[in-house]
Amino acid sequence: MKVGGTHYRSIWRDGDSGEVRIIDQRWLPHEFKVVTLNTLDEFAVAIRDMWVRGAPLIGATAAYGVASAVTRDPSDANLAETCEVLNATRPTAVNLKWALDRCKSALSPLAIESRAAAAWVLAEEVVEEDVEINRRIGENGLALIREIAASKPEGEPVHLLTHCNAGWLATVDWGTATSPMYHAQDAGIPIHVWVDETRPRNQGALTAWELGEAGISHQYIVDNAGGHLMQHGMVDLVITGTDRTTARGDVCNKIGTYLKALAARDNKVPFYVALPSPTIDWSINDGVAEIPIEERPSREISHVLGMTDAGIGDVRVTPEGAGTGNPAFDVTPNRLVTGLITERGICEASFEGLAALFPDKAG
Ligand SMILES: CSC[C@@H](O)[C@@H](O)C(=O)COP(=O)(O)O
Repeated sequence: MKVGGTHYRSIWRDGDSGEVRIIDQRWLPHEFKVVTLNTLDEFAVAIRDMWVRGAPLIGATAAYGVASAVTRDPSDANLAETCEVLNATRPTAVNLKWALDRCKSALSPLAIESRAAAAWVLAEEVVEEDVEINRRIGENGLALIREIAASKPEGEPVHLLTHCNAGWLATVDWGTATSPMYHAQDAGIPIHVWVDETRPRNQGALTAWELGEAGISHQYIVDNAGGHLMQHGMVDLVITGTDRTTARGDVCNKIGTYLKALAARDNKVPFYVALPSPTIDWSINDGVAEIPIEERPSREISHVLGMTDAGIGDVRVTPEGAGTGNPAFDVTPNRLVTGLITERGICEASFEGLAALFPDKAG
């Protein structure tokens, strides 16, 4: 998508140097910085410390990380170690394991000398597939927005609410939850987006920055505002992303998503989840019992990063030494999800719904 009128992806391989570049998301929306990842340690730190984040982008970064590592050393031992190190960076988004398993099973049978070239081809495949998946999610989700727009007086915007950043910064391009919004804008359908702040990492600021760059009407709200807005008829549709979706359609996403789904159910607001198929974990059913929830550092809770008079910096908001808890994700059970927007169409959040769209993967 566009930054200051120039098209960017969140990650790419530089055509001249062959190096992998990312937008370092730690500094957004205050500063736009592009950095290069070279060593395995740099790839691992970038994922763990959230220079890159969002389930699909984590997967794409891992695929590039493997390509970069096997270029230096294509041995079995290095391939195994690279996958192990990268897989340990973040536990919840299944796209990471999905990308690493794909790399391992494609590269392991190859002769050592052909692994590097094959790994770069594979990484580009993961990246291009992600862009196409998200574009299609946008086309499919557009139908929902179009239907709501048709029920409103001419020119009245469709009000959407989204949580976290499931935008193009969380994927390679388009985003998942935001792709239908960009498609609505392209189709000339007026929309307005309520953007949840999403404490503690404030991914809502990334979403607001993205939407601002695209000229989409939006307002940044605190996480606790959503229920109130829904009670007052100010939200027509909720669309969030997901980091892992179980075979029966339970959805694990950024902490606070579950509360939005509860409020949506109580207020009869449709609650949809935009779902690229690599985010489906077909091996599990019960998301609450089976998905590992990442616990992140205490400092993310005790301190808030922002623009100060002296530049970007953080300030402590808790009493010194206060105990904190920082579960980064929660699970929304399938019964609270109106539907899943996938690259193959929209389905009910159930095994039957997902299996009907993905009979080749449901097993
Ligand atoms: C298309 S991204 C879907 C999810 O990955 C997104 O909603 C999310 O929860 C991201 O969490 P993050 O901790 O920022 O990586």
